Amino acid sequence: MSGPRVDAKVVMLGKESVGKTSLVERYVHQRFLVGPYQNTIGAAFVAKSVQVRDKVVTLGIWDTAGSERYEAMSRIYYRGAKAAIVCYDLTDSSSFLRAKFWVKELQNCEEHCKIYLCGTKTDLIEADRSARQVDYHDVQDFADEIKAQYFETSSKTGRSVEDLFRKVAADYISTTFEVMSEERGVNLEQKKDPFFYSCCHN
Ligand SMILES: Nc1nc2c(ncn2[C@@H]2O[C@H](COP(=O)(O)OP(=O)(O)OP(=O)(O)O)[C@@H](O)[C@H]2O)c(=O)[nH]1
Repeated sequence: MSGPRVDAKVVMLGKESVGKTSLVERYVHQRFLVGPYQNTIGAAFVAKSVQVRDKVVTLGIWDTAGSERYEAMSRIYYRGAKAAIVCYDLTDSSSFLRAKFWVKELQNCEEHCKIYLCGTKTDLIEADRSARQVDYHDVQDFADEIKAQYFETSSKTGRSVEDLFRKVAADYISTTFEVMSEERGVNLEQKKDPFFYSCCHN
């Protein structure tokens, strides 16, 4: 991979057992671990570089523990994050309420963090439609309200996992370079402004 390198902190948030770790495992290692569920303690970190057009972005992903016991700790991990992937399990309506809690928290405390809603375990719904507990249109309305992107993924089959992280990387790159060019624009304008010069020389 070649091109300018940028880095973005990404945080995974959501109720315990919604599948945050599995999502990261699928994205970073292209695998789905079967066996007894092991809850995350504190948080885990992993980095992955992605090429988006001529640029490379390294996503530093913090996978937080979903257990409410670790809630205070999760707050440490979203500080300074450029993106938050707020997960809920499509087969568990209570996990969507918990996702809304995290969204409110981010809106209040981390206003520059872009939010991505992620409904997990679509394979379970594909196997049995009646398993769905979170209505697609409810999420759509909520996503519109908070101006967030939303995805429905399966770490088991891999569905939409790559799309989700690719979107995070692409948005980060476009926002970062937009800001940089805006800043450059401001500097040029300032130099052309005679008032600016007289101010500085007095
Ligand atoms: N069928 C199916 N099961 C999944 C999927 N993603 C996760 N799981 C299962 O859900 C359980 C919890 O997954 P984790 O990835 O550990 O969940 P987590 O959100 O990281 O949990 P905490 O660490 O407690 O916050 C495990 O048994 C996973 O195998 C999925 O896409 N499909």
